[in-house]
Amino acid sequence: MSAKKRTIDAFFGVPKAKSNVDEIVKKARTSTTDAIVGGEANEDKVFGSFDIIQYSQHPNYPFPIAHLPDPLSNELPSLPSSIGRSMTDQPDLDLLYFEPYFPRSSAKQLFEFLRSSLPFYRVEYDINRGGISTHIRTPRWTTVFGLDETSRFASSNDSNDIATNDIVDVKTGRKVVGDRFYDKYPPRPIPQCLDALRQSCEAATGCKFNFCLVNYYAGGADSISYHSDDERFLGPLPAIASFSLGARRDFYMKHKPPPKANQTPSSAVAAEQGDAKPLKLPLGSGDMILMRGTTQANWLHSIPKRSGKNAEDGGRINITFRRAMVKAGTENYYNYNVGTGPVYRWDTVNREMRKWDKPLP
Ligand SMILES: O=C(O)CCC(=O)C(=O)O
Ligand SMILES: [Fe+2]
Repeated sequence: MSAKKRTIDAFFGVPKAKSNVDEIVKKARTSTTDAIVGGEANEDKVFGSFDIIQYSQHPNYPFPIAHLPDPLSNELPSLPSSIGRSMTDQPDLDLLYFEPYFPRSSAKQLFEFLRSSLPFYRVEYDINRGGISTHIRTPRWTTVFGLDETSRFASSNDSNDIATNDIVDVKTGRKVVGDRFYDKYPPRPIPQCLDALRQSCEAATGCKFNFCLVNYYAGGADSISYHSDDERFLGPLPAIASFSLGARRDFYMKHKPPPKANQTPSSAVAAEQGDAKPLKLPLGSGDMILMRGTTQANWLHSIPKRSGKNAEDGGRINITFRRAMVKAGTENYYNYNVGTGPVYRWDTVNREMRKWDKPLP
């Protein structure tokens, strides 16, 4: 096993200690990834030297989340590894396609690292349409981190009456208390491993992001149906950066039925006449697609299910960075991507998501 591989393997676990944010934890270097069972280092397999691993910690995380392994962090300054290709050849479409953003080998490592380091959820909820209630089971694993533009997580620079984990109003600098939008789903800061990627993405696109949504498609049966990310809380003309890691999956896009607000009269006519052709982008590991401008207002996108020989693909992670402008956005994202059900964590031995039971104090 190469030194580089061993360093990444050493991240497949969590520390037993749980206290301050970004606590430095000494973790035994183990001989193989499998030596770490269910997130606990198996200390029987220690053979000597120690890696210093840092973790992002927060009371609203179900467990500490490892920082990005050094070999991946060291690559960030050289990203994106290709120039973004602009795709604006269809009515209302404005895409910037990095093919890839991450070199394929590091994309695979990032996929493995994130799958085993992040908490995931299988969210269920009810929708009510026309008086009929339907129970929805989200057909993929999800998780989310971030806080809308009106607030921020406290820092050590804040005044003494503000605790490290409080949420602070951006305008007044005062602690946000008893806000109905934050009470049901306590927001979580973007952990270092995803925040490093956010920063790279902001530098590459010139956009600002405060939310990170993660989807894990375990196989072909997992999917996302046609939708657009055009919620009002994202403001007009939202930019959404979308990373693909792991298995290749088709990303379908089609123009919304005309006419709609934000369409120019000529583009509405063009769409009606069938000038806007559906797109199929076979997103590969490491690719990033930025959807911006009038795209969300006018186009729908989806990842359809795959069956037959394409169903077992080893899994795919999608990361989107977005910018929510108001508190309602925060509540919406936690409601649909974390919810109130159990938390799951990837089991590196059994190679499946397992319910995560909070260790006893
Ligand atoms: O997995 C993908 O590429 C798309 C995900 C997506 O559209 C979303 O989370 O809104
Ligand atoms: Fe989307």
